Amino acid sequence: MDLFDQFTPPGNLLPCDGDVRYYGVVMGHGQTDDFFRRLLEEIPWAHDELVMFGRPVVTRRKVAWYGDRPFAYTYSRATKQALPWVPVLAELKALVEQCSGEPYNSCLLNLYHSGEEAMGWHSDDEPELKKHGAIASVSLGAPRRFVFRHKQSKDQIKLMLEHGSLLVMSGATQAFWQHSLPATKTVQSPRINLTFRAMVA
Ligand SMILES: O=C(O)CCC(=O)C(=O)O
Ligand SMILES: [Fe+2]
Repeated sequence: MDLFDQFTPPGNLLPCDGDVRYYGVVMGHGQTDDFFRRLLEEIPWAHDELVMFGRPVVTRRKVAWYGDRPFAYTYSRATKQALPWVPVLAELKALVEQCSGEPYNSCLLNLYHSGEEAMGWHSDDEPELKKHGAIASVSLGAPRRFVFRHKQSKDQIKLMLEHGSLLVMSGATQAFWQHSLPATKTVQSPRINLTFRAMVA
């Protein structure tokens, strides 16, 4: 295998209206387990609070929010301030910036304890995010299915997010497509997802 193969961007998974590239596993075997363990141990994981159908809900999955500056995270009911980068996140940020060729200034982390914890249909189109900015999604731990659904045609694109993998969404993706992480009874082990994002400065 050519040493530079891993830096050749893979093809666009979407047939129209956006750009999604799955790079597969972007780190060495020992590195994947090491990142997973460090994130489990070093991140101050906390349950998320959001408003669903007008009622406050505490999610079973846990989250954390980091950034270059104390950006406000408005996804949740209680506004959280981004924490300053720690070494494990700075290393992952450098890796995904190198692979995707895009800069990021913040990161949302999600910890799913088992396949029963999931994330419903949504687009990451908050006004605080740079318009058409790239979002780099790193997955560690249990492999899980991930689905894109076109807002008008309802076309679906499904893929598996593997341990140590990188997925990059950019261009008009968030305007035209939603995505979700479906629940599954067949996964009992935890998974960590990191989405590196570009907030408007
Ligand atoms: O866990 C995932 O793979 C997706 C997370 C996600 O869509 C998000 O944090 O916005
Ligand atoms: Fe998302």
